[in-house]
Amino acid sequence: MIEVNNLTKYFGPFKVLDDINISIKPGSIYGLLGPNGAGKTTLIKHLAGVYRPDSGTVKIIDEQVYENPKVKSSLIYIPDDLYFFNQYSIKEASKFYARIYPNWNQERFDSLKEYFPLDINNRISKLSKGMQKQVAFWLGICTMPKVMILDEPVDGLDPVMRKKIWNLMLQDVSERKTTILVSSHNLRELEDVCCHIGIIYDGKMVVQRELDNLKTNIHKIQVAFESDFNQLLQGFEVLHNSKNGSVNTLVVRGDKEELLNTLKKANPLILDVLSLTLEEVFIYELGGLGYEINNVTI
Ligand SMILES: Nc1ncnc2c1ncn2[C@@H]1O[C@H](COP(=O)(O)OP(=O)(O)OP(=O)(O)O)[C@@H](O)[C@H]1O
Repeated sequence: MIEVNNLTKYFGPFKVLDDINISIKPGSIYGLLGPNGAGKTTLIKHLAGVYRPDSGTVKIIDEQVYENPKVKSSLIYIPDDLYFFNQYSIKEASKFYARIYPNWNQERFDSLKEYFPLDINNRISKLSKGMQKQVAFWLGICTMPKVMILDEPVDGLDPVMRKKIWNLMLQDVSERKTTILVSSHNLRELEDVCCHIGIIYDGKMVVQRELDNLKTNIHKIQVAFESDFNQLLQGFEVLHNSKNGSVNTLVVRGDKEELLNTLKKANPLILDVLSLTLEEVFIYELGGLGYEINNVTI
């Protein structure tokens, strides 16, 4: 459904995207992560057809996106910085969308009036940032998109509205096989909804895996030994090792069984495997690439 092959982009002499490859199947949600300035928005703007690739291809439903109105009519792009025609009310904007998008669903728009606590006669420019985001989703979802490209989608929404909007999108993913690519710094939220995760760093795609697999190579373990045990960890890539009283918290990359067997041989007083959050995986994957994580504690 979404295919990016060898995408490279320069801004002047600066290579902002470097040989990016992504493949996303219909009916899945792909989470795009990365530190500030990594290139997420630039990548997203290629997917939305805003930027032309310098080299490589960006295809949605087997067609190049750039300058392709047919593809653009089946996708919705909700950027971080929303833009609406200033004078439009919600009702006028819905009429505009109905003219532009061939699959506009008026019935859905009308039924969602109950869902969004907004007066459709209000001018969009007079609404708060969070209310404008609600309008963007309301209108967007009524175009019955095959693909949704979302840049920090729920930023500025209150927790109840965030949940409501995710519910709407998840319903479309399961019932209509809508494909979603979402970029967010809210890893807790992405963890609940994404099946695939890509981490972009310095313009390069450095990690790209199923969410479950992402966690299988890094392990968080609490251990306590009577004597020093650090020599046991030789041969393992220790990403973090902190001590609180007699208990050490380790984050180690490598084979889980091999690591546990090695530690067990030295008769630990405590040996617990803790589950890692997506946030921790993100921090330690990037730490391995030289991103400054020294001040981050777990
Ligand atoms: N129009 C532009 N002209 C020149 N440089 C740009 C332009 N847009 C972005 N950049 C640069 O490209 C790099 C990537 O920016 P981008 O906005 O894609 O990052 P991001 O991952 O979305 O960051 P954030 O998480 O902070 O939103 C940054 O170094 C940025 O300064």
